[in-house]
Amino acid sequence: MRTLVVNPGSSSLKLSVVDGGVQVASRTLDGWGGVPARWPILDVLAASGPVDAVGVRIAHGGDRDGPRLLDEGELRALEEFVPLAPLHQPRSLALARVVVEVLPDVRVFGCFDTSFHAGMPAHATTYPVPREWTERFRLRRYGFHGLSCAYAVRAAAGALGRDPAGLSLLCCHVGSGVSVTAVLDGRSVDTSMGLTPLDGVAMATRSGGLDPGLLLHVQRTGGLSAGEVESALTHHSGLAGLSGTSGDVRRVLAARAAGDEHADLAIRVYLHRLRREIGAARVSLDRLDALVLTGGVAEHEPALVAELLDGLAHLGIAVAPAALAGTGDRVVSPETARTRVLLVAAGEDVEIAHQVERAGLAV
Ligand SMILES: Nc1ncnc2c1ncn2[C@@H]1O[C@H](COP(=O)(O)OP(=O)(O)O)[C@@H](O)[C@H]1O
Ligand SMILES: CC(=O)OP(=O)(O)O
Ligand SMILES: [Mg+2]
Repeated sequence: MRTLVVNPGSSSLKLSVVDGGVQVASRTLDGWGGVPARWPILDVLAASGPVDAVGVRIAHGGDRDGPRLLDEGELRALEEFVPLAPLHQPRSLALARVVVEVLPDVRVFGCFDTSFHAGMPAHATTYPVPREWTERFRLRRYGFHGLSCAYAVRAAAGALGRDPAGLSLLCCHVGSGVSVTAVLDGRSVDTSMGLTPLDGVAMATRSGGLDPGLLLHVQRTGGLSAGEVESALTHHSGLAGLSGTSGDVRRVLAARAAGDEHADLAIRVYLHRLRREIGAARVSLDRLDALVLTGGVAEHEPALVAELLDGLAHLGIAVAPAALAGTGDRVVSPETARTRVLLVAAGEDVEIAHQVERAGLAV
């Protein structure tokens, strides 16, 4: 079965066609501004030939625990989550509508970042706020990057020769968005993102978790509107806000290498926050078989990965420099290390195709 996969991220649009778990065509628009268009879809289809189904990555699926056929009713229902994922949800829904126009006779499925986390225990999904708020505002921690995590767990299991259901892992997706997920016996039991993909680690342009009192303080003393706060935390915080660059790690690292002190502090904050979330997620696991790193930054910036891992020795984590300098999916910890460390190329497309294939058979 050939599946066209549409994966809009916060900094890129990735299109691919996957057949039997293998990518047969792909196009990536780096620095994509979020404007939906037909041409990249037509372009990848021209390279691949006809497809049997489409899978669109949708960040927020609420409590949907698996893919859904994207008819007009479902697309409308998913608009409910636009305010909770303003950087991602509008792009995904707009692209899904373009795909439906381009391929009117092909079934289009939505596959959700949140689904992998749908079974998290109540103590991990519940916010410590008045219970009345939880019901009135339908508050819960959903978590994101679940498609990437689901793939990374399978890839890690393959690399370690283990059954995924028996693996206890920390899965760090380090791309434009960044998150850490605790995976116990193959299932998500806690994750750093919450009701929205703003929580947790500092990201390219997003703040990550903050003292809620900080938000009250800037609103009160600066007279800022909710929209102004949202824009600052979504587009002008994280690496971008700290360094004054676009937030692309490549640019921040270049600025640091040139002696820029703001870029230096930005990287130190970024790594500290990421290590802090890794440490926090560790408490949800009774043992740690492996730390799995995936996403654009993990894949392409080995020196930064080395810097990150340097601060994690207390978790039994160490790095083998020769392995880190290699390419492809690989174990980068020394043979003797208690905890294995793996680098895995993000496989959201393969995971989406896998889910679509199963959903297609079930429809
Ligand atoms: N050689 C590289 N190619 C692409 N991205 C890179 C490279 N080196 C570092 N990166 C970082 O990876 C980020 C993109 O990660 P990715 O997981 O593709 O993001 P997203 O899916 O959120 O758009 C970029 O913002 C950039 O900082
Ligand atoms: C949820 C999220 O942050 O996704 P991305 O990393 O693609 O921006
Ligand atoms: Mg992504």
